[in-house]
Amino acid sequence: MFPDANKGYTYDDCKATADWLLAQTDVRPTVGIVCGSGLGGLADMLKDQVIFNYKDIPNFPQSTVHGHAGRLVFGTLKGRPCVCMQGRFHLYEGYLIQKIALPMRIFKLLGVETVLLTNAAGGLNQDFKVGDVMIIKDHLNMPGFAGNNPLAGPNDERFGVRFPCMSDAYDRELQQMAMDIGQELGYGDFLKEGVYCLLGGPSFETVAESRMLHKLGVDAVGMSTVYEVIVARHCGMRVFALSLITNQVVMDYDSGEKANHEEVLHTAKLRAEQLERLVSTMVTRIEDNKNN
Ligand SMILES: O=P(O)(O)O[C@@H]1C[C@H](O)[C@@H](CO)O1
Ligand SMILES: Nc1nc2[nH]cnc2c(=O)[nH]1
Repeated sequence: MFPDANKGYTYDDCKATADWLLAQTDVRPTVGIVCGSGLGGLADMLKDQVIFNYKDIPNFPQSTVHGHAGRLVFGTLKGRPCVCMQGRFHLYEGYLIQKIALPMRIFKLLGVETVLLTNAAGGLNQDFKVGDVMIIKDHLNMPGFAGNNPLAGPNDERFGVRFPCMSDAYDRELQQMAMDIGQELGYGDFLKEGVYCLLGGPSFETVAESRMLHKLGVDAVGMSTVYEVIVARHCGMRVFALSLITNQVVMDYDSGEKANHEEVLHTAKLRAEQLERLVSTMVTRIEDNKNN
């Protein structure tokens, strides 16, 4: 089921794509944003948009999932240059593992320094409620335990080292910044932090799987983000990620709940505006801190 780990995209492939994009827009983004399921509205906040459909971008994969529009949007957020992926790629769509995270290398070659990722996830932490926003402090790369890592295959030192450190994957300063902004915006009641676990999907978890993940200390489970984080950190970008808890993971055989994508999109719609405000405030503060 897993793609050939040896077939990657070369530095020159990524550079060609980045140069192709840069030739068609004057925006020089320093922040890159990835929108999770149903959270693509973030891109609509950008001003002076230059929009590329993924199908028109050389080497770019296509979005196949409802709630992922498949557009790369350049623009400014309160004057700060950004690029935003309105739709991401998942292992279950059948993509080469390297292709899922390829946009991170293109971000890097566009000049992006900080990546902000969002996703929809199922809550395992019993203190979490549907609609909570979890700042990701760490992850479990479950497919990685079986060797499925986007950095498998030849390493190009122009991107990063062969054995990158991941104990500092999620930037602590950005986590604190998100907490502070969340408090200022009055989001304290639903802002949490925790550990995200990547599974391959597309099937949701069985009760036994959910119980196992809970015992392992996982707070939220999903089907994305981790590969992007690994590749972004490998090439030296700062990373912040958050999960919107769109549903409670079922851990009880007597529960009548059934995980489904419609509920995921529904919860995303309810919280989208607040998430957009949180992320856009982070963008301005990141840029302002750089200049002070
Ligand atoms: O791209 P994300 O991680 O937000 O999408 C989640 C995981 C699956 O793609 C889908 C399940 O509803 O939402
Ligand atoms: N694996 C997984 N991914 C999700 N994405 C949104 N909700 C869920 C969930 O419950 N499980």
